[in-house]
Amino acid sequence: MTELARNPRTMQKVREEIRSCVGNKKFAVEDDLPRLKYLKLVLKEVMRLHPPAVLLLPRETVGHFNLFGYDVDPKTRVHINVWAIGRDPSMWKDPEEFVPERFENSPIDYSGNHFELLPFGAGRRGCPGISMGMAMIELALTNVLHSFDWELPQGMTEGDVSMEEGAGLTIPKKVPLTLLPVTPFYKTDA
Ligand code: HEM
Repeated sequence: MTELARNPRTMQKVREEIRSCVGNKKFAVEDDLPRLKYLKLVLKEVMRLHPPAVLLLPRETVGHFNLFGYDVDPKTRVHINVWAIGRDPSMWKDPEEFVPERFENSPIDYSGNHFELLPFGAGRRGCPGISMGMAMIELALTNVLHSFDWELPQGMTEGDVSMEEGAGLTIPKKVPLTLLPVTPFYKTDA
């Protein structure tokens, strides 16, 4: 929601997609999700810039190995900085820009097969809850955007929205997002 509040063009595009797919039903349901293609691009871009677990989970090596010429001893604590990978200019064009369209016609997804985008980790200790986690986020965001238009408080512009992050295993927003819900013009069938 914070990126959408800062990027009204994207907010409008994703809202139009949701409203044309969900129609005049009061709530979106899970069956609506497969048709929301642009929403999925938006969430990939969110996961690239704001992976909830920026260093994944701490892991420990069990044996010695050599990584790009570096010797790594057994019992070494390993952190994978997916926050930095998601903003690496050698992998992403204009990495600091929020551009969901970068994933259009791109094979990159977050299932752990593309090392540029690893919000759920990868391999045998990767997150087993990807499908459930993403379905919950998609459904919640879809309903929030379907039910209301959202406006910044009076006097605030997109540039005033804080992107500051706090610290933790998962990263919270430092400054809570404040938006005003506005009842949309259309009528639902409920
Ligand atoms: C957006 C939501 C979620 C995110 C971003 C997320 C992210 C992650 C990450 C980064 C890891 C560590 C992967 C690694 O070290 O390579 C992980 C592990 C794990 N996640 Fe998730 N997760 C999410 C939702 C869920 C859900 C909904 C469940 C369960 C229903 C779940 C269950 C687990 C479990 C059990 C592990 C440990 C796997 C292991 O160590 O073998 N996660 N998750």
